[in-house]
Amino acid sequence: MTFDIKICGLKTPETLDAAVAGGASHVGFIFFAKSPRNVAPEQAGALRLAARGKAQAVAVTVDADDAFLDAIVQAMAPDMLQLHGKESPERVAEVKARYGLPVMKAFSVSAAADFDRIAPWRGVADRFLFDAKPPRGSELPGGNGVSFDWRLLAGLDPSIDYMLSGGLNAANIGDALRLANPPGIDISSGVESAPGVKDTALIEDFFKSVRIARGRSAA
Ligand SMILES: O=C(O)c1ccccc1N[C@@H]1O[C@H](COP(=O)(O)O)[C@@H](O)[C@H]1O
Repeated sequence: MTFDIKICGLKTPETLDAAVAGGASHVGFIFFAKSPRNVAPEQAGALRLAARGKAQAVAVTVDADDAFLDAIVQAMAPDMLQLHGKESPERVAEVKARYGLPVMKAFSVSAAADFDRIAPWRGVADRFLFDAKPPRGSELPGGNGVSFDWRLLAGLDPSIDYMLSGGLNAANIGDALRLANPPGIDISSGVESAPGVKDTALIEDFFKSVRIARGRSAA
């Protein structure tokens, strides 16, 4: 079974290279003006070239309209769309049909009952992303560096394909993998030296911790 690692919120060639070199299966670009990780579609288009054939490029949007999605898809040709807002099942289906791309739908989680909410999106979204609920007052629906109780995932229907995100870092990824055993993980602020500033050394540390946790050599 494959295990996916997404490094999200990339803005520079150096950090994108570090993500790919470390073994990222996915690299994410944020298209949300309020985020310190926000990039222009053309900027992401230039950056993602270095990942072509090595990692899937994911465009992360929040309740984006067709005009904005058109601009993103045209400028960067993403491999996947991550919808991180309040997109309905109908909107997810519409986006999938319009672009012919797989869609990962994000949900925030704080209790086991939150997993019941995904039922209408099953069979529509290709994959789910489970993130923590944003802290009160945050303007960001994701990228807040907060975690939820990973033990909640242990009882999830194993046929649900998802990535675990929210507050992951080199220090806690071992516990997260042990408790949740997810098919994929997604990290952003945990590999940053300041909001929106990715750090190549932190990216390398993260991959090292993942390898150790998964029982592989840290070298
Ligand atoms: O990162 C952002 O700024 C962001 C903005 C809008 C929607 C989603 C965003 N990020 C997503 O949230 C996860 C978790 O972030 P973190 O590791 O807790 O900082 C991130 O990987 C993105 O998929």
